Amino acid sequence: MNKLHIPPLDEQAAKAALEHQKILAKPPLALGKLEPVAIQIAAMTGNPAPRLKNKTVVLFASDHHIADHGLSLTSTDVTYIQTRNFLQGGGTINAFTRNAGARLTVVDVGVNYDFGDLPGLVKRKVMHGANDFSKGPAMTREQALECLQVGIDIAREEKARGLDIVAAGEMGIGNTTPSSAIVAVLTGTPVETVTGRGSGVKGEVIRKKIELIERGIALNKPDPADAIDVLAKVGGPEIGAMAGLMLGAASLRVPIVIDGFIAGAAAAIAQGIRPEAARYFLGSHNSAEPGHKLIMDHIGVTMYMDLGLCLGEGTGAALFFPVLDAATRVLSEMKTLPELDITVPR
Ligand SMILES: Cc1cc2ncn([C@H]3O[C@H](COP(=O)(O)O)[C@@H](O)[C@H]3O)c2cc1C
Ligand SMILES: O=C(O)c1cccnc1
Repeated sequence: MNKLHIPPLDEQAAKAALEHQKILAKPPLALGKLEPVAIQIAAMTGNPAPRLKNKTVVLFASDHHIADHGLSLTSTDVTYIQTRNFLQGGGTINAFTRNAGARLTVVDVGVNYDFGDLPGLVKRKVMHGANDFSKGPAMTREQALECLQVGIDIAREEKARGLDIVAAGEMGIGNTTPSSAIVAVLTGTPVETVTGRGSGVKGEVIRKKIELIERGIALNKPDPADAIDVLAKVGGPEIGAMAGLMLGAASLRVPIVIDGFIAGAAAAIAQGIRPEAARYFLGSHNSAEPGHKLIMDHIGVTMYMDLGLCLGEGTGAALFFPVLDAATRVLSEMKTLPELDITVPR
């Protein structure tokens, strides 16, 4: 990971894209926010007329033993039930990736269940669920590094299959708890400000969630200046693999769409490890989780859609793929004002 080179943005490609965008057959700036985002993608990819043909969501699944305290809407076996469901095409992320014409890759990085020989599942299990971080570290530093490496490896494998844009998704009952811990530590914000309903818990359960996170932070003392330490002590396997995927994709000049709250926490870990990686991040949507805007502001990433989503799995990112597809398509598919002999006053 130390050797990972994250290239600078290509300002030449951005400039060429902008000059061309200015003369497309439409009123200037009529595509609103789609215009600057298309230029950003030109800068990331180094292509003044980028096309996002190969779109992929990589979904990392893992368990969290802190959820054994009953911090989620459901029991923890839903992690493996849903993981199997995704391989059969029956999850929200399956519907949304089909809608986007995107591929879905499902990776077991820490599910507390032995899947046996399950066709389609990428098997990269590092542990059977993160340890309960209210009692000690969630992972060792070695395990955290292993999870990051899983994500980096998968970014390279996906790139070899053809990859123009990518998002990290997740399934992990209880994973808004480590995500809230990461956001509280990295932004220096009180735990109660960043902790929300997750899959839909309320009242007493939210209070228990806050208390366990506070206890875990006090006990493990994660160092906010060392993102790998934060990931290991109060994070989890899928969050590490998501951060690794983001780092790997950035090193390959592949734009990365950041999904909701858990992806935001993973993106902040990736940025803490390699600040330059954030050049390649695009935010899809505002999550209903209270800490989401805080962490996206911390990373410096803009979110584009506001649909009240609070699901994860990579669903917001998959919804945003076709928007980005459209934003970039115009750069290579439209006629220009001079070609049509249209004069627009400037
Ligand atoms: C059936 C079901 C499907 C899901 N798909 C994503 N999540 C989302 O909810 C979980 C995080 O919320 P918490 O921390 O409250 O457990 C993650 O698995 C996330 O992907 C789901 C949750 C459930 C119950
Ligand atoms: O925004 C998210 O990613 C999210 C929010 C609630 C539950 N699961 C995921």
